[in-house]
Amino acid sequence: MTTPQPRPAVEIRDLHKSFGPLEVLKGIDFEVDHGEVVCVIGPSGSGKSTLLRCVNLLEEPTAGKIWVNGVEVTDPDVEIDTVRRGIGMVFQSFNLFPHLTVLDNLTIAQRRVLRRGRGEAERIARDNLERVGLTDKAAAFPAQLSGGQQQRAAIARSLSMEPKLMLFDEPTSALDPELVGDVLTVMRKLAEDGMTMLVVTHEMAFARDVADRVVFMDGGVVVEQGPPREVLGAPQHERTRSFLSRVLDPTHVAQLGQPDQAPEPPEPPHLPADDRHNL
Ligand SMILES: Nc1ncnc2c1ncn2[C@@H]1O[C@H](COP(=O)(O)OP(=O)(O)OP(=O)(O)O)[C@@H](O)[C@H]1O
Repeated sequence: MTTPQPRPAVEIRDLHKSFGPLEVLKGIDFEVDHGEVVCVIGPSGSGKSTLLRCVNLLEEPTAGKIWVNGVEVTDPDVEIDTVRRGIGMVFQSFNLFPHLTVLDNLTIAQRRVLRRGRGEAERIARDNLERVGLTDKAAAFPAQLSGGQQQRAAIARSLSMEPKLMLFDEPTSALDPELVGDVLTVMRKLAEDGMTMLVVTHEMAFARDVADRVVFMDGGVVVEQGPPREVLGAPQHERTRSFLSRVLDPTHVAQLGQPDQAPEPPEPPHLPADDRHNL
């Protein structure tokens, strides 16, 4: 007898999504395995955010099916709030409560949704603040943090709910360039810790260095997917090549395809280094 294989962390089958007459997703299929990091790249308007938002039903698919950790979230009988508890989502904007301290931002959902006591919620929150390099910011208010620190606090808030899957929707695109590195370093550490991650990003170096698989979307379909070195370094489709030629300089594209000549990733910045951005 064969043991049944565990279902992937995310399975997306023939997913369609329209907004009125606009068909944004035109039949998407792919999976994310447990512990896998999948980066979704593609031109603006190709449907990347809509795809991500369908995974936790922030958008309701028009057709198709999605399973998260074996539960079909598109089944109308499934209690979506229960499924969402296992999914962390980090957006472009941080959405921290401005009137609460960082610590309280991290404990409020734990206490209200997971019914954790204050002591346990604070312990978990402080562990996660340490994980993102913000131990010393527990008592600060969001306005006293840099954008990068606020995004790291938002990641720590998601992690405090102990999700099995993390969704990132362009988490660095609202940040000043000098703050991007620290957020990517936190995400890289999460990946190394084995977190399952589905990441919509324009950060090609992150996709190259951290993703197990890259999914290239254009016009509401998956044009190609595979290991970063294949999709970014030796794309099979003209649409992928055309996109990459617009977002990467030619030297970079050539290097992506040649492991021996691939540039060393930049030294990750030390996490607390952006304290100079404190207001
Ligand atoms: N709630 C909505 N109502 C109507 N149209 C929408 C809605 N959300 C997204 N769209 C449209 O769907 C298309 C895809 O948007 P989406 O945000 O998914 O693209 P994207 O690939 O993430 O783009 P970007 O890289 O610019 O964020 C766009 O034409 C957008 O205007």
